[in-house]
Amino acid sequence: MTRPSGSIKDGKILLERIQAALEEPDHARHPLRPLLEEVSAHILGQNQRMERLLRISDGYHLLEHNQSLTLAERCEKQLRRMEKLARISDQYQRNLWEVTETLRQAANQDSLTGLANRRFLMERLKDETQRATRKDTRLAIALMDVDHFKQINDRFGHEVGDVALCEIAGAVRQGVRRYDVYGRWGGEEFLLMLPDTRRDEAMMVLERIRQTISTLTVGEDDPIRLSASFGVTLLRSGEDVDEALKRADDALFEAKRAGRDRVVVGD
Ligand SMILES: Nc1nc2c(ncn2[C@@H]2O[C@H](COP(=O)(O)OP(=O)(O)OP(=O)(O)O)[C@@H](O)[C@H]2O)c(=O)[nH]1
Repeated sequence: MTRPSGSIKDGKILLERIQAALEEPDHARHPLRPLLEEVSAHILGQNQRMERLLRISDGYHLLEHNQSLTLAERCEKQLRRMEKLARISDQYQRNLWEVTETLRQAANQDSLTGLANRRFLMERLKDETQRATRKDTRLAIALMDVDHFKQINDRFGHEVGDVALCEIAGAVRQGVRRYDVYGRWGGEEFLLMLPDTRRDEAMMVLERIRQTISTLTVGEDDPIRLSASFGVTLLRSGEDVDEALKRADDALFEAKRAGRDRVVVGD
């Protein structure tokens, strides 16, 4: 006789065998028949109970699986969305920074020459003056004006005049030191601030720029040699910057009056 293992399948086989035995006409009056019927009903009940339990258990497993899967998927999706947002936010911040930087530069830069503009120079004049006063150091302030510039425009046209201004700006840029502040003051006039600079050092820097400009020419036929005049002064202790600027301007006027293409110091 085979020994049932206890699985539902085995239970079903046993039940089928009992039912087959009960259906045998020879067993109709067998004394063990009521007991066998009872066993058969019991096995049937047990099998049905087990199948029900298994169905419920499988259902829970499936539910749990689906739920955990959905949650994982949801997390994954959320993460991807956050990464995308972070990327957009990074890009947005970079763009914002670039726009701000462009605006800041545009606000402080002369569009023709690329040098600092008057607005920027005014701010720096205030800062440099305060710094020189606070630290009790020298500050040289110089104004430079291109000579006979009207002639250049008149003879070659405004566009050629613009090119000449750019070349002059290049000469200024080349001639200054790393910590000097300079820019276009307006029209054909430029301003330079030379911090921590003695009178003779200021003269040296400005002479260098003057000489470079004097090597430049403008116009193809019958070119004109460029030149510029300079007025420079040293900021006096406790002095207002406007007074120093006035002195530099007077010195520039003197340089023009004395024949141009020179540096004059206003003491
Ligand atoms: N091409 C050009 N010309 C300019 C610019 N800004 C100012 N100017 C011209 O510069 C000329 C300055 O002329 P003036 O002030 O008479 O002086 P100047 O001819 O240089 O003579 P001095 O300063 O006395 O040597 C004017 O004709 C202005 O139109 C500019 O951005 N581009």
